[in-house]
Amino acid sequence: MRPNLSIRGFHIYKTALDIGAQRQLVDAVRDIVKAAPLMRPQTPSGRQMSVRMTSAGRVGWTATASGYQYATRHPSGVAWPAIPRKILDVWSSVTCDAPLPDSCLINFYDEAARMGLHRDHDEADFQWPVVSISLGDEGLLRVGGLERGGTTESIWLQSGDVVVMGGQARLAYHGIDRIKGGSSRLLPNGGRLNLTLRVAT
Ligand SMILES: O=C(O)CCC(=O)C(=O)O
Ligand SMILES: [Fe+2]
Repeated sequence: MRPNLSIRGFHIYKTALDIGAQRQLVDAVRDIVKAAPLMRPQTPSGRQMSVRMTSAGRVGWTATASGYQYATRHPSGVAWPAIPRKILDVWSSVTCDAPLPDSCLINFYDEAARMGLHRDHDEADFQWPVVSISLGDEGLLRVGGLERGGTTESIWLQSGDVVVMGGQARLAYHGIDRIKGGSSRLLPNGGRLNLTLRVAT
């Protein structure tokens, strides 16, 4: 597969996943969430995130009072479920020579949720990309550069879009400013799911 759009080194595969594939991924996420329920993490500064999260894989990204880290267990004590094959297949379709990811972060945004500008820098080796899959309602992705406070550009991500953040863009600032409620019928109760795959450890 080849990206059909690139902004600032973020390679976007518009509608890489057809509706059937999107539905299969939602089913896979349902199974993960049954075993490892979504939660709203508290940031080290004490604020509650508006995005609800859980993970699959050997390790899952967690935010606690002591900082951000990859942990081998959900806060409930259960191990994270394995990353389903269908999700790994998406990674393989847009990466080459990369090892399989050991972490899949699942973000759920309701209409009011957003994610502030940040860089993904908790992983051990930045040579491997981050691959993001969008499902459900549209989300407005803002991308910047390597420094906080630089100029940014925004693009709406739709259900089935896959974004690869690699190379120069691997450590670039990005965030989700807005969710367009009611823009997709994939999730019966609305909202946006985003899956990010990473080689974390
Ligand atoms: O929801 C998105 O599209 C981006 C998520 C993200 O940046 C992250 O989980 O680090
Ligand atoms: Fe991120």
